[in-house]
Amino acid sequence: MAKPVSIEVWNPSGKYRVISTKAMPGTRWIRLLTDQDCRVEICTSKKTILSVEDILALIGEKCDGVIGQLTEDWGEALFSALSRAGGKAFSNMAVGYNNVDVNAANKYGVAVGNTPGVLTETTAELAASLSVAASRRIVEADEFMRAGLYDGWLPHLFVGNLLKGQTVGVIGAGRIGSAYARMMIEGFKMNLIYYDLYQATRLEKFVTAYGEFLKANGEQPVTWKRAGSMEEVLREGDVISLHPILDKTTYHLINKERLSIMKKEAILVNCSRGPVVDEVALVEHLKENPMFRVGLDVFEDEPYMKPGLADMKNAIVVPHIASASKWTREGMATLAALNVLGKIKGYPVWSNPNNVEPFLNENSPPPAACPSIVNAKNLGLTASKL
Ligand SMILES: NC(=O)c1ccc[n+]([C@@H]2O[C@H](COP(=O)([O-])OP(=O)(O)OC[C@H]3O[C@@H](n4cnc5c(N)ncnc54)[C@H](O)[C@@H]3O)[C@@H](O)[C@H]2O)c1
Ligand SMILES: O=C(O)[C@H](O)CO
Repeated sequence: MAKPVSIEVWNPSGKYRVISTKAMPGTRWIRLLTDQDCRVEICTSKKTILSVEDILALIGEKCDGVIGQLTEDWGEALFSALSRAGGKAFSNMAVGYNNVDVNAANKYGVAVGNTPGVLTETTAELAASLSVAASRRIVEADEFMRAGLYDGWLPHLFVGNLLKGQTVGVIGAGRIGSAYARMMIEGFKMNLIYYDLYQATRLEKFVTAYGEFLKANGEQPVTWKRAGSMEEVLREGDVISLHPILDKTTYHLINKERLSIMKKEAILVNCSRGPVVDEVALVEHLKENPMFRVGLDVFEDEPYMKPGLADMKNAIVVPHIASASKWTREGMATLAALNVLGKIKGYPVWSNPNNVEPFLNENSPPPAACPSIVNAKNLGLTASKL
């Protein structure tokens, strides 16, 4: 029997019992629930990652919905328990939901929410930050200064790569991949090559228009190319950023063989999911290619890094902070809460997960809809006409 987990309670007499496995930024998400007669229980355990047993203890005998985290194992055990407790609403506080067994949720009729759109620019900005930091060796130079090693300007000191006119590669040109591509193209006048299962028509049109603007102003136009294979991106890219979902087709997408065809001085950035990269192979590649650099926000065995990675000077590593801007994290909490609330209230599902702005405007009530339910079709949920 799992020992009880500490909680903070809002609106104790609320009709519906909603659990959040973590405290989340802002208070709007709480108010949106309590205003709709929900009792909100926020887990205050100091454990960073809750176990299935911890969450089972939180769910208890009666629970109408849960807001969970990408670090939690949402499968048969938790969805069956939630269903037994009368609950049919779950949301990840994340756009990625590879930690969720959606088939298990379908089996118990539980809606699975996620939080797309609100983190697109924030995540893309961190990928761009890692790209620049790696290309100009900013972290190494910072450590050099703090170590008191600087004794004057030198022609070769921390020489890095110019981005202008170089090729930025994107694997996974969805919301975040396209936003990142635009930042690198419009910000640094890079040329794009991308690989995705689908054509990124809107991105192509933006790059074409920007190229025409530059040409009309006497500058070298930027270009785009849709690669016929991932290998084409890896061969041609100077800076390559990974933005696919994590599923069985993208597990170890970047492996020893694919690393070997990349330019020796290329930069690889990963702000998608750690297992998209074979991290053991990456460490070996970094050891054998000191001019190859990486910027990593996610890791194969989070929260741990594979042996040797922490020692690599040609690696920049940060702890899964790509969506960590105040506006974005508060917005993710709001969307996750509204997914759960919407399912509890029987609201329809918003028709455009790429435009969640109406749910984020603090000056007006959110639409009576669930922002994003990934298994809406499986559950036969109604689509909103708003
Ligand atoms: N590090 C972070 O904090 C952070 C923040 C946000 C999102 N993410 C991750 O980024 C992912 C993408 O988010 P998004 O909002 O851009 O999602 P999205 O669905 O808009 O884009 C994902 C893209 O990946 C493409 N794709 C899928 N399988 C592919 C394959 N085998 N090869 C090439 N492309 C493939 C899809 O076609 C789609 O265009 C999320 O699923 C999540 O795992 C991480
Ligand atoms: O999938 C996501 O949303 C990120 O990994 C967390 O912000």
